[in-house]
Amino acid sequence: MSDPANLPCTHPLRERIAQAVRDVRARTPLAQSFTNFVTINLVANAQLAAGGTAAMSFLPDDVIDTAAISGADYVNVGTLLPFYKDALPQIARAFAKAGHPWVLDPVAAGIGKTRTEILNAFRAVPPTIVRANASEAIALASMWRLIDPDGASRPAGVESVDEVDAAVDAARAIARHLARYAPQGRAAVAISGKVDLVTDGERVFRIPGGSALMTKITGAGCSLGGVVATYLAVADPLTAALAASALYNRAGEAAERVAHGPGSFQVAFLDALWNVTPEQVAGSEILEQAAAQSADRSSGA
Ligand SMILES: Nc1ncnc2c1ncn2[C@@H]1O[C@H](COP(=O)(O)OP(=O)(O)OP(=O)(O)O)[C@@H](O)[C@H]1O
Ligand SMILES: Cc1ncsc1CCO
Ligand SMILES: [Mg+2]
Repeated sequence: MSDPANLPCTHPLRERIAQAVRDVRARTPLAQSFTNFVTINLVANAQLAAGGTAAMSFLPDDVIDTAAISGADYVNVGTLLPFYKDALPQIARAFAKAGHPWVLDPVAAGIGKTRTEILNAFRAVPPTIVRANASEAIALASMWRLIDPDGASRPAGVESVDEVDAAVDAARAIARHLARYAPQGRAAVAISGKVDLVTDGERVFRIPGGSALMTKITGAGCSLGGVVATYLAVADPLTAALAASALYNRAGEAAERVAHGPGSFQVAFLDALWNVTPEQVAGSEILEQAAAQSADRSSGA
């Protein structure tokens, strides 16, 4: 298989990415979150540092009413409470009815009856974007019967045990499923890891970079999901997923240059989300897998 090629510097996708970064900073869009208790503060701070605003809520009527003024929502199933089993499907149904865009982070997909019940309920009222690590994407695609479950790896807790490349078929299958339900037929999946992978179901992009220190703070992935929702408030799903992934990689590198360990890294990372320029984000290495290879890999999915 030939190497994926970097997008030309004048590619229209790069202009859309730069515009999304600028629009968030100019328009400070609200992206509401229903997210876990471990990393909730980092999610809100990352959304603010990227230029958006944050609101966290857990009551269905509050979430659904606030969605009317929120550009996009973020749902993360990391820490569950008993009432979520009814609340989250109710919220997803309301978003579907309103055509409201939202991002799902299926944290620890495949583990626990309650989480599986909730994630299964999302199959018929799915998000616009799934943001996950490789293991979670494989587990979700398998649970939704979009890939052969025999090929799926074991559930992995909140950390990934799979490489991003192992999740290409799962990511494309999920993105195609989401697109079938999306109001404008457009959806995306963003898989994080050493090299990030973003797909709209047809095109597959790899975004290298970032810092290994991102895995030594909790919530780099969760807050990335929140920032994807912030960009989704101003941009189409593919652009939002690419822009957030590229921003995170550039900010991770900038933070690593000044950090002394995980504590100072987190502080420096928030500063970097604020300081990285639209041109730096849009100028990132974005490697596109050739279309024929994409098609080959998807056969049978
Ligand atoms: N080894 C690595 N080198 C560089 N960047 C990385 C590496 N691993 C992850 N990242 C980056 O860290 C961010 C979070 O990705 P990660 O895969 O750790 O999410 P996650 O497992 O869902 O995290 P969490 O659940 O703790 O929030 C992404 O921006 C990703 O690009
Ligand atoms: C550590 C942890 N446990 C539940 S959610 C979460 C944050 C990372 O996903
Ligand atoms: Mg995660």
